[in-house]
Amino acid sequence: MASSNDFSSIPVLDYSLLSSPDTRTKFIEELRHTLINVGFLYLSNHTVSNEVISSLIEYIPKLFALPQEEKEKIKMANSEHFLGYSKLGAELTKGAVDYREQFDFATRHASRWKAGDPDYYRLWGPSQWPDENLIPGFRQTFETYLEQVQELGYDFSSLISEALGLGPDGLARFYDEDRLMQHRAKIVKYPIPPPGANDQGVGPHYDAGFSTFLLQASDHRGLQVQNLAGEWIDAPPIPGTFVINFGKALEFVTGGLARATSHRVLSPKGDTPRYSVPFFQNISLTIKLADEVLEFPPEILKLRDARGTVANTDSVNFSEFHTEPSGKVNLIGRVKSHPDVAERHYPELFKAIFPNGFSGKGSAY
Ligand SMILES: O=C(O)CCC(=O)C(=O)O
Ligand SMILES: [Fe+2]
Repeated sequence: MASSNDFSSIPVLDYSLLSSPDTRTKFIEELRHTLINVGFLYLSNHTVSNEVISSLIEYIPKLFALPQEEKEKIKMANSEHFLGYSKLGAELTKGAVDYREQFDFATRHASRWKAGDPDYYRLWGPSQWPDENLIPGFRQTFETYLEQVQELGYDFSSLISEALGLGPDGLARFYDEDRLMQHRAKIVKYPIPPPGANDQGVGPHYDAGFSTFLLQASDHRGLQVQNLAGEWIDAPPIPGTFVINFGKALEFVTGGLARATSHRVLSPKGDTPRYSVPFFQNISLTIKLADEVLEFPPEILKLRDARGTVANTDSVNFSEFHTEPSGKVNLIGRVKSHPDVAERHYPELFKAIFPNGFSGKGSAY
C-alpha cells in the first residue's frame, strides 16, 4: 500500500511561523499534511518556557532517586483518580511487560465526583505529590509546566480545527469550561534492561485522546513511529521541541481524517536511563463521540482519499466510543491498564471486565 504521501522522518513545524500572516498559512498547510498523513510532528519555538522545561529536566532523575518507600507512599493504588507512582514492570502492552517506571500527575483539580454522579467522574481529582522536603520546588515547577502545556494544548487544538477546514472553534465543543477540565501527564523512566532481556520500553500502541505533547527529557533514541507502509521510523529527541501526536478519539470524530499513529519505545542502550514526559490532553468526560462526528469540506476529504486507508495494526479496541461517553471509555482503559487500582476503587467495573478475577499484571492500552 505504498503512498506518495508516506513518510520516512517526522516533520518539524515551527510555531513562530504563526506570527505573520504569510508564514501562518504555511504552518496551517504543514499541519494539515501532518494530521492526515503522518499523525506525528515536532513543534519548535513553542510557547512553553525554556526555563521551566530545563528545571523539570533537572528534577526528573531526582524524582526517581527518591527512596523506594517514599515513592510507594504515593502509589497509584491509593488513588481513585489513577494518579500516582507505578513501579517498574507494573504494566503490560499486549501481553508483554513494559520496562518503565512512572508517576502519573494531572493539572490541578478538585475531586469532580459527587453523590449521584456517574462513576467515571471519579477519574478527575488531585494528584499525589512526593514529600516537598525531599524534592523542594518540584511540585511548583511541574504544576507550572502542566499549566503552560495545557494552554499550548488549547491553542493547538484551535489550529488543528483550522487546518481541517472547521475554523478556529470547530473542536471547542469537546472541552468543558476550564474549571471542569483536567489533563494528565506522566513522568517516565526507561531503565537499561538486564542483559539478554527484550528491548520493550513500551510496546506498540495508539494514544486514546485528541493530542499528546511529549517532552523527550534525555538525549536517547528509542521512540519510533509506524508509517503508512508499517515501517518503524525513528523520532529522536530534538532539543527545544515537543513531539505531538494524535490519538484515537480525534481519529474517530474526524472520521479517520486525522491519523492516530501507532508508536513504541525501545529500551535505551548505553549506560543511562531514558526519561520522557507525555502530556495527554483530555476531552470532556460527558461527551459521546459517536454523536459528534464532524463533517468536512470536500477539498479536505480529497486529501484523505489521496492518502488511502491506513493499514490496521492490531492494537487495542476503541469500539466503546460508539456506545459510551468519553469518560467511560477512558475509565475502561484505566481499569485494563491498572487492575490493582480498579479492584480497590471500582470493584463492580473490575468484576465486569475481569469476571474471573485478575492474577497477573496490567494490560496497558
Ligand atoms: O516515552 C515516550 O517517548 C512515549 C510514551 C508513550 O507513547 C505513552 O506513554 O503513551
Ligand atoms: Fe503513546
